[in-house]
Amino acid sequence: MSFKVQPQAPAVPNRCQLFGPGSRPAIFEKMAASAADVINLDLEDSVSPSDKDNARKNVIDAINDIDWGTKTLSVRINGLDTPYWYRDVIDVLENAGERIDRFMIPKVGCAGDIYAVDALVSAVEAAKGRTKKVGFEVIIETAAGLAHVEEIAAASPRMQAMSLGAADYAASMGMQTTGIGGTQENYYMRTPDGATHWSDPWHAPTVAIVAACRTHGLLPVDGPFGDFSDDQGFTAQARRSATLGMVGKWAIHPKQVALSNEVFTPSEAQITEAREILAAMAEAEASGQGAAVYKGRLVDLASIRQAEVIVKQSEMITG
Ligand SMILES: C[C@@H](C(=O)SCCNC(=O)CCNC(=O)[C@H](O)C(C)(C)COP(=O)(O)OP(=O)(O)OC[C@H]1O[C@@H](n2cnc3c(N)ncnc32)[C@H](O)[C@@H]1OP(=O)(O)O)[C@H](O)C(=O)O
Ligand SMILES: [Mg+2]
Repeated sequence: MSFKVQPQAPAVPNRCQLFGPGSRPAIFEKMAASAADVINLDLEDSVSPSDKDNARKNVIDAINDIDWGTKTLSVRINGLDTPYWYRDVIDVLENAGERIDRFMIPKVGCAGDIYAVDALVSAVEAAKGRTKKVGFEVIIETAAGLAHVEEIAAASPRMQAMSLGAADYAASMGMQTTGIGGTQENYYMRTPDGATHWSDPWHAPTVAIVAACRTHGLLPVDGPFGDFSDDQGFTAQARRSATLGMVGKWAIHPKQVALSNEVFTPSEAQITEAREILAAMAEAEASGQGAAVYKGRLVDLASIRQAEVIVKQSEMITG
């Protein structure tokens, strides 16, 4: 470990973030009743330009009137390259109560983007005497966002989470696909014997996001999987993300919530194995050993830290 100790990410469940357009208030109560840990009320790309004002009003009413229980409540504002974002921030903070937890900032390209939103949010909070500071989550979904991912993660104490936005990321990178996440049929390896297998085109940004988040104490989150009729594809993508260190995934349809919660909740078998490793290492340490054998494989002090990740995840979810 470096002399600089790795900070902990916020200890809040974040296994699934359920999205809904701000222009569709009929589904807000259904979102509140869902099993998602985080709700994202969207003012950005699921809302047409002619509906932006109405959507903002709907979202403010929803923050004030709906019982969101213990969920994290987030509003996705419009991008800083649009004429809408400042009004999103000002109207929400001037008119919605303290129930809002986060703003989600899309298409961030550099730390200066976060600075700009922070300055505006801080001014409105001070002017209105708001006592709860709104947190930030961002979407890495452009080439610039990926290139500057670490400075973005470090940009403000308000930063809590970072997601990969596969659709805009693909567009910004000039990727030859219209798919939103998942397997891409032209991204394959061919083995010498002529077999093909698919690689993961989202691997590189996923790892970059996880590294930036873990360095700066944020929650790394996998973004949307567009084909909501493909449960197995969603689960495979979510499992890859969980294996690489992400803590959750977006749901763009309610049927994806249970799939995401299942993947990002450690299973009984994983928890049992983690506890057994901790017990084996406690026994080894008591006899002066730093390494031991567990089920025929090496476990050592690093295994304690690996096992603790799983135990802490499960304890946070069960409370
Ligand atoms: C890709 C980039 C993004 O921006 S992703 C995030 C933005 N997108 C969204 O927010 C879209 C969210 N989803 C929806 O709007 C809808 O789910 C839908 C349009 C995809 C499908 O809606 P539809 O009503 O046709 O679906 P049904 O199967 O009929 O619904 C069944 C049932 O569920 C209710 N419902 C629908 N959606 C939701 C929801 N989001 N939350 C809760 N409940 C929902 C619906 O009303 C039906 O209810 P019932 O009638 O059974 O009572 C990204 O940035 C990038 O770049 O990658
Ligand atoms: Mg996007």
